[in-house]
Amino acid sequence: MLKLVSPYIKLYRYYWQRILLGMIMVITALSASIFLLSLSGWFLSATAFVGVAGLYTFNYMLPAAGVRGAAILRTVARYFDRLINHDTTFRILAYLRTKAFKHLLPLSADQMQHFQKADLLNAFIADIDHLDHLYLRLFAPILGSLSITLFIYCAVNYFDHTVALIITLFLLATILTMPLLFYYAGKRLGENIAQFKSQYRQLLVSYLQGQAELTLFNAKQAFRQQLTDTESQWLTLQKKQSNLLSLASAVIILIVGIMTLLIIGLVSNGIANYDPPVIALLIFIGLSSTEILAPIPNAFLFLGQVFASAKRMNHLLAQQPSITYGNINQTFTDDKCTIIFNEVTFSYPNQPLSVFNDINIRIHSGEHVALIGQTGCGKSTFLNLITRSWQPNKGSITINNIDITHFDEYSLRNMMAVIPQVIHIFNDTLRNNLLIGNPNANDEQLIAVLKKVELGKLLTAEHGLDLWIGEDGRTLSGGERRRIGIARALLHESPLILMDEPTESLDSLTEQQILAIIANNYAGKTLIMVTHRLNEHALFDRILLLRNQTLTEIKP
Ligand SMILES: Nc1ncnc2c1ncn2[C@@H]1O[C@H](COP(=O)(O)OP(=O)(O)OP(=O)(O)O)[C@@H](O)[C@H]1O
Repeated sequence: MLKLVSPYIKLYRYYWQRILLGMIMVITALSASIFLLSLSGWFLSATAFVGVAGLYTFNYMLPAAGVRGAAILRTVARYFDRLINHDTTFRILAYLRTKAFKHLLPLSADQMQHFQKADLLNAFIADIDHLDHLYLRLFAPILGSLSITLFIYCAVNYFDHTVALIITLFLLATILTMPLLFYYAGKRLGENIAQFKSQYRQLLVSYLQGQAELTLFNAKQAFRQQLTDTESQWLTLQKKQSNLLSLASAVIILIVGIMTLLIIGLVSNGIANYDPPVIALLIFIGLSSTEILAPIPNAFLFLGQVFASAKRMNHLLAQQPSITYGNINQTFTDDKCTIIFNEVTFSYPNQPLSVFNDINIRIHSGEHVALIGQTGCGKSTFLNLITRSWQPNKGSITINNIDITHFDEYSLRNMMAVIPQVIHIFNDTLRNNLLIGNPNANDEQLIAVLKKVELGKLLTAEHGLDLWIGEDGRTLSGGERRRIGIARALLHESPLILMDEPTESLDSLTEQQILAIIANNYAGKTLIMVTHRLNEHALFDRILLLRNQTLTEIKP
């Protein structure tokens, strides 16, 4: 089990100074608390015993100052304990989130398809959050209570060895046995809660993403019911966990009660001849142990959840990118781009049929090629092999006689502009949506390109390039989205352009306009366009038909 969380524990070494400071604050707050309670007990009984006679002889000032000092120290130490320990946890969580994200980015499409979007959301939010229990709820309270036990032993031993031994034995036995007991009692619950939480998130994401379909098909109610059922099962488990937590607190109070009774029995039956205020002091020290023991069951009850989350995170972090890049850093500025497929065979994992079988094709520099074929024959896959979203099982692909696996990722991305089937519009300004194509483009270039793709009308006097588009801004029509995609590709200024059905589902006028934009702007560049319709034959030098896992050329 420790192996599961050891990668996260190892992270603590980077934050050891903060952790040390946090621990000092935990120990100070606990010590001040115990000192406050026992001194108050002693002070009250001492004043009661001296009575009115002690009005002029008893030193009220010193213990009163001690009580006030301990109260102030406890408040200040608690404040800094929360501040430092939570800050440390947030830093660790931020580090973990960044690490997980960096780990995820280079994974191939093949690897990513094993994770649902909601799974990833879970990993980033819930799983990483659960890991904060490790330090905040486990290590800090346990280390704090062990140190305080030692401190109590030394302090009580000054008055009475037997009482010191009893308190220490009770505390140690509780600190060592209760966690195990409540870990096993809460393990199953914790794992199930983590699972239901994750299931609920997945359902919720699907529900929100599929709102339109669910509404149109009147299926909202049934889906909502699934969500409600999952939620109520999750809440039932949480209720059980709360009950277990209450039981744990009750057991702690019972243990402290028994220990205090034992101390009362011992000190009042005269194991030594103590002043009554000292008796009160020892009893109050016993009572204050509740403060030390209270967080212990809490720590272990949630451990099942922590382990379940650690397991999922470990699985995510164990993924190694299956597609790696070479180190050739080359940008082709002269628009020369010849692509060759050599004996390329490809099939998707776990699929019985291959998509391509020993494909050989040379696409010359500056050629405009249409790629046609029936639905599902592999046209998008052909482009995905060039972008290296997928890797051929056999054979190779070269660009300008260099195997594409030898380019570094920056060069590869730089040499091709891709217009995918679905253009993603970010919830951002028009400017930032265009800058994705070329982050160095200036406003004049952006405006010029917008006019080229006939989106000049978006440039209102009021907002200009700062117009907010996407979910919270001006919504774009299908044709306008495609034009944004083309604008990005134009800004990218690469020698190779890959287009996946750029005119799909557009009316014929818009289609003609978009094809004209492509013809006017991509002369001299290598262009491969996946299409179902061949309305604009003049645009293409060659037409390739993909059928039965092979490519054949047909006359335009
Ligand atoms: N990630 C994947 N895992 C398994 N099979 C896949 C995957 N992606 C696509 N396929 C399958 O591979 C085949 C080729 O898919 P591809 O998307 O390349 O076809 P297409 O010709 O572009 O289709 P369309 O014209 O409908 O866009 C299809 O049978 C598809 O179901």
